[in-house]
Amino acid sequence: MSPDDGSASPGVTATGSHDEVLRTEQQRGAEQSAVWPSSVPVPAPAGTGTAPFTPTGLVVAVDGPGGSGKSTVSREIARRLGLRYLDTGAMYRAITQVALERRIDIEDPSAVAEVAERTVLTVGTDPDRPSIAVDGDNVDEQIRTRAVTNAVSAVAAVSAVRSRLVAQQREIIAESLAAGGIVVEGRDIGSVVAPDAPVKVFLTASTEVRALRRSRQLGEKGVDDVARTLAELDRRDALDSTRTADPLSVPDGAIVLDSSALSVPEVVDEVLRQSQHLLAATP
Ligand SMILES: Nc1ncnc2c1ncn2[C@@H]1O[C@H](COP(=O)(O)OP(=O)(O)O)[C@@H](O)[C@H]1O
Ligand SMILES: Nc1ccn([C@@H]2O[C@H](COP(=O)(O)OP(=O)(O)O)[C@@H](O)[C@H]2O)c(=O)n1
Repeated sequence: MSPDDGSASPGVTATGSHDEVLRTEQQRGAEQSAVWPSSVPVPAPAGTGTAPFTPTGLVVAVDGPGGSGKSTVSREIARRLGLRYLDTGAMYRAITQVALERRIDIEDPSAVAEVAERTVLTVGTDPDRPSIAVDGDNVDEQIRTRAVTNAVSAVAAVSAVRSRLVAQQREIIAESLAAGGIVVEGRDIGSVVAPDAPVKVFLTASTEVRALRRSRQLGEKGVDDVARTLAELDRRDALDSTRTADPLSVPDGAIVLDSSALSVPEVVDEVLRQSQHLLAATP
């Protein structure tokens, strides 16, 4: 099933839209007890007896450092399995972009936390057209600038920002289960956001390969550009792996895959091969 085709699996309801409006504080507070984790039983639908009904749906958690191929591989897995796709890095980038635009000191945790608190993110979870908007304005391009990339780790280290975004990510995941499930990528998905995900993947690749990929992606050509990109990637890896709040780590039970010498289809095939038994066991 395509995540966008409006059809529904038997016994579940399609939501019709991939846009998940991340709600105001009041609304979120009222929804903290939403269906999460996915194994929480909810009442049986009328006419089906008294047995508790457990919502079906698959969550695939993909973590790894920059340039390891998370986005590319996650989107392809989502397409192949008919799931939605959530880029959690885009959410941290969007908060960073707002902070930079408002000239907030990104080394001031309470100022950064306030930005996250006042910003409404709208996230599109179609793997063919992922998108993100800030207070209604699309920022897909603005969040990919070098300035945002180099500032995002400081913003993502603020625990108030993380708890806010993690809560929003869990809402999106919970809502996606009714439409079959979701592939979620980031740094703390298998360890913090969705530790009960049936399938967890940790993608990696050598720093050199990741820098080359990122450089090529940015359209850079010179040796100096690659060296600069490598240094920036190294710095971000170090910040993301050593911060106190939810650092990048290999989650328990993850399939660990080094993609340095593998093509994208090879990585996707290998992930699906190694998770076949887990996928088969998921309702
Ligand atoms: N296995 C691979 N082989 C070659 N290029 C890849 C591979 N995986 C990803 N890429 C390319 O590397 C770049 C970075 O990949 P991306 O999926 O954005 O990584 P991440 O989300 O982990 O930062 C993209 O241009 C992508 O097409
Ligand atoms: N779940 C996540 C996702 C991203 N992040 C932060 O957001 C930054 C950008 O994430 P990203 O996935 O867009 O980065 P790339 O690996 O694509 O360059 C990371 O460097 C982390 O600092 C995080 O802390 N937790």
